[in-house]
Amino acid sequence: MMDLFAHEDLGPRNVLPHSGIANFFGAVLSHEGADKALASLMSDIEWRNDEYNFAGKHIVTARKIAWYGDAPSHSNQRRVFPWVPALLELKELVERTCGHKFQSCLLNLYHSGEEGLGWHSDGEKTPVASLSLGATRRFVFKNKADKETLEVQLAHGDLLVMEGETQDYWLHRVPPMKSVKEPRINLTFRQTA
Ligand SMILES: O=C(O)CCC(=O)C(=O)O
Ligand SMILES: [Fe+2]
Repeated sequence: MMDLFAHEDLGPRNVLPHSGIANFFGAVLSHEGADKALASLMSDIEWRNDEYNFAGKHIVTARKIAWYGDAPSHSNQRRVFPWVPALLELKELVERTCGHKFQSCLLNLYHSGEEGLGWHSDGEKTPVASLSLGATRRFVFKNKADKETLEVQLAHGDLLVMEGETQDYWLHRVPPMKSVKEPRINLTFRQTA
């Protein structure tokens, strides 16, 4: 019998109702491929605690981060490491899938559901491609004007690409989920050097 919906999953779905585009592609890696990527990144990435100043306090997060890119650099603010093979492979997969090229990547490591990331917009006006590995976590958008919220579940191997006016009109966050015991790595590929 002909399946009328056979091609339903081929294209991405924009999860935002207006004022931006957040294209959800679902899993772009096989389960096995995602397992391998997660294991490689756990060991090959130079994970560091994120540090910033907020309300006169120096904050050191439990969540770990790392920057990689075409233009390695080292300042007090940020160290950018040169691409490593596991990361380059993922970058190329993401580029092929969404049709954009990327020059850098911010990785976030959430050791468990105790760790999250608060409301923010990314600084980029250009596309940001987010690849998730490990534990499924909620990713929540909030409209800056009318406070409307909506969320997607980001699972092992899922790709979400934010573009257009998304960062101007929407905040996003990864709320803590106390029931989650497993780690998650998120990679955001960016067009900033
Ligand atoms: O972990 C995520 O899914 C989001 C990460 C994020 O928003 C960021 O790195 O700017
Ligand atoms: Fe972000």
